[in-house]
Amino acid sequence: MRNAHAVATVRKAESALMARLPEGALMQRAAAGLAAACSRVLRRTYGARVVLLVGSGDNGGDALYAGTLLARRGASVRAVLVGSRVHEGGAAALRSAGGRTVAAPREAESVGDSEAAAEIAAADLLVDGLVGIGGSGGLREPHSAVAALAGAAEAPTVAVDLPSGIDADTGTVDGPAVRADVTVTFGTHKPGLFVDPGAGHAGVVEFVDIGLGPELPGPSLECLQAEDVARLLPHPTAESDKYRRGVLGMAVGSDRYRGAAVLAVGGAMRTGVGMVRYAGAEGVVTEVLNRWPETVASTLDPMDPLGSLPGRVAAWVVGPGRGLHPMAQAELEAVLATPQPVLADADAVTVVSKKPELVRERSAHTLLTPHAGELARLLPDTERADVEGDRLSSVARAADEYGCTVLLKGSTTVVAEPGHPAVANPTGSPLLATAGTGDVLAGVIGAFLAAGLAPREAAAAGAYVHGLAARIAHDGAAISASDLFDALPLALAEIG
Ligand SMILES: NC(=O)C1=CN([C@@H]2O[C@H](COP(=O)(O)OP(=O)(O)OC[C@H]3O[C@@H](n4cnc5c(N)ncnc54)[C@H](OP(=O)(O)O)[C@@H]3O)[C@@H](O)[C@H]2O)[C@@H](O)CC1
Ligand SMILES: Nc1ncnc2c1ncn2[C@@H]1O[C@H](COP(=O)(O)OP(=O)(O)O)[C@@H](O)[C@H]1O
Ligand SMILES: [K+]
Repeated sequence: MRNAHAVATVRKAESALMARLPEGALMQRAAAGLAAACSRVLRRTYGARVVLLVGSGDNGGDALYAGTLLARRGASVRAVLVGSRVHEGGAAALRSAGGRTVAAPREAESVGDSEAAAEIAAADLLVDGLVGIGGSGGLREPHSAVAALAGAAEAPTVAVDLPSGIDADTGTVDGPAVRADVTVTFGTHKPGLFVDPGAGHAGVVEFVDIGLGPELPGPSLECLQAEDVARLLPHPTAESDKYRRGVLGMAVGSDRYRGAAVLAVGGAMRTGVGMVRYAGAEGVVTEVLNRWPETVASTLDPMDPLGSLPGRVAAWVVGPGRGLHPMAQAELEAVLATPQPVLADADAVTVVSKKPELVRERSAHTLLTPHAGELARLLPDTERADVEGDRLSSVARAADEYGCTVLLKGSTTVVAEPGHPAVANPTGSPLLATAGTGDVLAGVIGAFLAAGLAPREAAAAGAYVHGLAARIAHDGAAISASDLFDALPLALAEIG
């Protein structure tokens, strides 16, 4: 598990720890870890040209002390001073180790022709110490111009604590920001390193332990790793039978959207569900049985559709491709009136946004799985762009307002549940941005719910497996939702 804490929490823990340590000790620990990571990226430190991008604060200080260590190992180190001030101790240490400092011009227009620009272009390694957790808002000038030069340079970039220009708490990026190949983060991960667009700027995230752990409370965000998901995955045993493995009720697809039913049922089947009890219109039942003959399918009686919904299920998936007509709404209400966990996706999310009490007043577990547009509908005065701009706060707000688990799909899938840390999925891939993959995801998570996983764990594990399956299915060309069927068992096997 990788844990992340908000900046305010980090600051508190930092001051508690600092009070017990000699001055500067934390920065020396951070700089040692940073220098080691830089050496790994360089492979050969001796003779390498290392350029430090140094802002006013301690983030720049970390870069300067790490540069000092690299200079002592024979690197040629230049520090481009970008801030209104510089960490004096760090700058003096670098100079005494043979490094040089170069001031960046204050005016953005002059940055491109400056000595600093020439150093950046000629570097073998760039170290981004412009701003860390003390940054606020988008990068100002001349930081922004320097970040753009770093982006255009050929050298790899190692970011100090977090890439400058990303918001540490949310991962939002307002204007230009550094794109790092490696981010070396100290004490704990920062939430913005796990959530796009910030996560997409961070590259490989390396953690340096500076002893903050005992001072830190529980995380605000978790990022599951393969071993965490392996612990959650249900495995059949000698005592298993189809009922114990989990029976999933599925009210998905319609005459108009038959594929949604085939995809969602397939997602559950290939995740190892014990049994799917499917209910739908006659034409959809035929399609589902053609593709997945192992489905226990029943045709809804047009005279009594609610009465013909299957009973004896451990969990429900409802909504994908089901439509918004009054009967679909009545069906959703009937499913939500059962005591079983319910995953409500797609059209069902839209119905819930019009009738929030359906979920708010429910005591059994509910998991909503909106994409950004659907989540915007769930929240008052919220547009899709607001959700995309701050995915973490948006999904947490929806979980609080509806009193249930919410999985926000899209670039970085995030799961929120009241009273628990949010979970960010690390395996997501833009390969999944194609019609029908969300239907498959509903089936995958439904299989985990039916097997008895709690909604937060089922959602997080489902997103992990689904993202990994997309990566496995991808052999260089585009993938479509059906490609996930064969990749899901491979993803499950890879996780173990
Ligand atoms: N926590 C820990 O345990 C440890 C933390 N450590 C390290 O300390 C770092 C935090 O250091 P910090 O507090 O000095 O802030 P930091 O990120 O360097 O930036 C502050 C300065 O940046 C500027 N600035 C702000 N916004 C800006 C913008 N949008 N655009 C441009 N400039 C902007 C502003 O400067 P000004 O405008 O005043 O010139 C402000 O004063 C942390 O990330 C980690 O690396 C480690 O050493 C060891 C243990
Ligand atoms: N840019 C992206 N990066 C990563 N995953 C994405 C991206 N765009 C979409 N996805 C994933 O693709 C799936 C799309 O689901 P959804 O929006 O419900 O589509 P559909 O209804 O067509 O199945 C989700 O799992 C979502 O997380
Ligand atoms: K930085």
